[in-house]
Amino acid sequence: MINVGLIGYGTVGKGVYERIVQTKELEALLGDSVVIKTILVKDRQKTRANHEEVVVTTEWDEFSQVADFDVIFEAIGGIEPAFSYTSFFLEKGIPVITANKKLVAEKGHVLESLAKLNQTYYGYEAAVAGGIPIINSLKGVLASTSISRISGILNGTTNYILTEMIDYNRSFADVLLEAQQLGYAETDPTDDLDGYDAWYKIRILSRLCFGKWPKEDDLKREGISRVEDWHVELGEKFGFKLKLIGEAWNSGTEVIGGVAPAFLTSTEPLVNVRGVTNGISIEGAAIDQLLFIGPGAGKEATANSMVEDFLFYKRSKQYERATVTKAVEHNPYSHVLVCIPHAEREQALQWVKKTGRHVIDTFAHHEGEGWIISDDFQETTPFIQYPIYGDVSLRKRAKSLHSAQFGSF
Ligand SMILES: NC(=O)C1=CN([C@@H]2O[C@H](COP(=O)(O)OP(=O)(O)OC[C@H]3O[C@@H](n4cnc5c(N)ncnc54)[C@H](OP(=O)(O)O)[C@@H]3O)[C@@H](O)[C@H]2O)C=CC1
Ligand SMILES: N[C@@H](CC=O)C(=O)O
Repeated sequence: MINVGLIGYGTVGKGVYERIVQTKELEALLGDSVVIKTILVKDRQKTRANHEEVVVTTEWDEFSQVADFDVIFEAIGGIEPAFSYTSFFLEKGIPVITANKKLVAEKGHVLESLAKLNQTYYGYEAAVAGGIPIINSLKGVLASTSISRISGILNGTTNYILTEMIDYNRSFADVLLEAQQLGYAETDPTDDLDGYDAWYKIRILSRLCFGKWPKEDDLKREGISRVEDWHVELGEKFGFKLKLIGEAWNSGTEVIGGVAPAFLTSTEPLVNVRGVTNGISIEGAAIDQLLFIGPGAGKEATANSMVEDFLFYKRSKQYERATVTKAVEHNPYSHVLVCIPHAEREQALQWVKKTGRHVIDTFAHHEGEGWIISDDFQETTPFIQYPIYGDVSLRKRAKSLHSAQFGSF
């Protein structure tokens, strides 16, 4: 019998419980019965469904004294007490499977070492992109494949919000509430909105692709809070879609990247990744580009990843990736869309002249102007700017108001 300990019984924890109880194929594949006997939660006052034969406790001492756990599924979130609980079991040589991307990004280097030292497993497939099996693809079937860049839409909540607001004209507050009710958002949704969630995920992916845990400052972070409706509308005029993009690449000397809102042109494969769906692209000399698209959050998808992660551990003899990476050959984007409020237009014109930037197209909105600028310098502008990924020459042609000032487009 495989004795499972479950820490957390919210959206993901319940999903893991149901997935294990309902999937008889799991037992067939493992050749053993799988039983959840003990669940650790926090709130004594919460009314919970009563499952026969399962002890639900709020007491760590009671939970941790169960001597014969074969695996722990951790789905509580945050650093503490999750870090202490995880360390406790790894030190005993008991594998821990987690969905907690914050803990993995911040303490993964310690916990992975602890797992190795105690000849056990710290599995975090579910911590990145919910239901997409990206982690164990990188560790398993792509373990020796050189990767130069990884990028994608890594947060289901913000992608859901952007899709519903832009495509269905719904209000931000309404859609956020719905994302919370559907179990997509973090306990504190500013983790999603300010880009922390996607930032934890790109840090984890970067570690796998490029061989070492990035330091906090290595990858930048920006969420969707400075995005204004008119920025999105300007992008749409050119046929671009706004997405929160996480990316990391090997520049030859270092790993750089981060999380920021960006526009995708119609030629970008992830442009139609909508709603809670996530999309990940990995690039490398041998694979050119591989795409992974699937549910980025939610009970069933995330629980499925956690259970498959346990199976991956049980069935794999080797679950480490080789450090194989080559530098990217060119910058991932060559143009930015700069959004200039009317009051800053003169200043923007001076800046373009002074820096010799090439404005290739413009569009006017009643709140300001959008200028597509070639970005050979890869430096930030003094104005709000969004990278544009994809082939800008295939943009929708906006009727320029300023060709006399910038030359013909
Ligand atoms: N929701 C999603 O779609 C996804 C979530 N994740 C990650 O999974 C983790 C869990 O998320 P989710 O299920 O949505 O969160 P929920 O808020 O729905 O559930 C959290 C659960 O953890 C329990 N808990 C919280 N603190 C403690 C503690 N100190 N001791 C014991 N139990 C505790 C809560 O107990 P109680 O019931 O008593 O309140 C609750 O059962 C997070 O790390 C999240 O980032 C990852 C991928 C997708
Ligand atoms: N809050 C996260 C949940 C999954 O990781 C998201 O919205 O992607």
